[in-house]
Amino acid sequence: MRYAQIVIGPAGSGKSTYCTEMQRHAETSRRNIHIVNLDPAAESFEYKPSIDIRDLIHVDDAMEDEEMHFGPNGALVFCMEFLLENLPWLENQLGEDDDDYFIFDCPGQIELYTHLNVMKKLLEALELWNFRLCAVFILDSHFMINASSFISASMAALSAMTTLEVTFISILSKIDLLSKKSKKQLERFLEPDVKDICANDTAVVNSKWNQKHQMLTEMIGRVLEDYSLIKFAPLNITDEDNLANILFMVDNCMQFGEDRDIKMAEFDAPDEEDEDNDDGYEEGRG
Ligand SMILES: Nc1nc2c(ncn2[C@@H]2O[C@H](COP(=O)(O)OP(=O)(O)OP(=O)(O)O)[C@@H](O)[C@H]2O)c(=O)[nH]1
Ligand SMILES: [Mg+2]
Repeated sequence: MRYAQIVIGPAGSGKSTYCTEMQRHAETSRRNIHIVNLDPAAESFEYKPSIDIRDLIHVDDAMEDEEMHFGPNGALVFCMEFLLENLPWLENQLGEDDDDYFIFDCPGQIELYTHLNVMKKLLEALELWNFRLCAVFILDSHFMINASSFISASMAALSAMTTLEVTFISILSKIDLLSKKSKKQLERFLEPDVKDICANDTAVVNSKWNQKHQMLTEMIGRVLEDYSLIKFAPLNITDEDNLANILFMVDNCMQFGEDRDIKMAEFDAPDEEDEDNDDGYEEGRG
């Protein structure tokens, strides 16, 4: 079995930073996490990827093609489809070592996760190659400023969750950048009570459109709430305990380490009592 976090979310939400910090944090407990850069348009990031889609195709290759004339977004989708057509390349790059742990740093084009099927197909391939997966949806915590943007961001997360059909964790990033006041407000969004959020929404008070549609925002919010679909975990990259908690949560979702415990249990020397009575039952049973 192998393990992979699939880090997705809107542009600039902090995906690559999450990957860098997770890898660094894991190293402090001597855990080796490989990062795969899946963004063909990436210009720079702080980690050193073990695998880089840009070795296969770069977004400029697609944009500069004289026949295709792609703009940046079309070119990016083209690159992801090109990757799908060249899955043996990725399979080969990933090797086949048991217990390997990867983090995939994905592009920020939200349509890849909400309605196109490119990512879904990629995840299916990974599952076929014996990967256990957890999608990590990163959302900038500055979305918390008002109810309507929080709810539309939650809808995007929900859409990705239903499209990708793998275990899913949503994270609010850049907590270290929030003011004291915003940090206080954060709690409202971690265990959201939609009615309360909407009632205190300054954007609703200030905009005619929002006043008119407040009821709709509230109803959509209530659906999300009723089905416990909006649960976000806060991420503060300056807090090692926080990083440890998030890694623990994601590991749990993938049952990382559980198989290893089973393997170790198999190698435990049997008790003497058990040797005498090796039918697997305690005395007096059966
Ligand atoms: N202080 C702080 N800055 C952050 C954090 N996460 C991201 N940033 C900054 O936000 C900007 C965007 O972060 P990235 O990690 O590149 O975001 P991304 O989601 O990978 O962006 P794309 O790949 O372009 O979609 C960078 O300038 C980061 O340094 C965070 O948790 N704290
Ligand atoms: Mg990035």
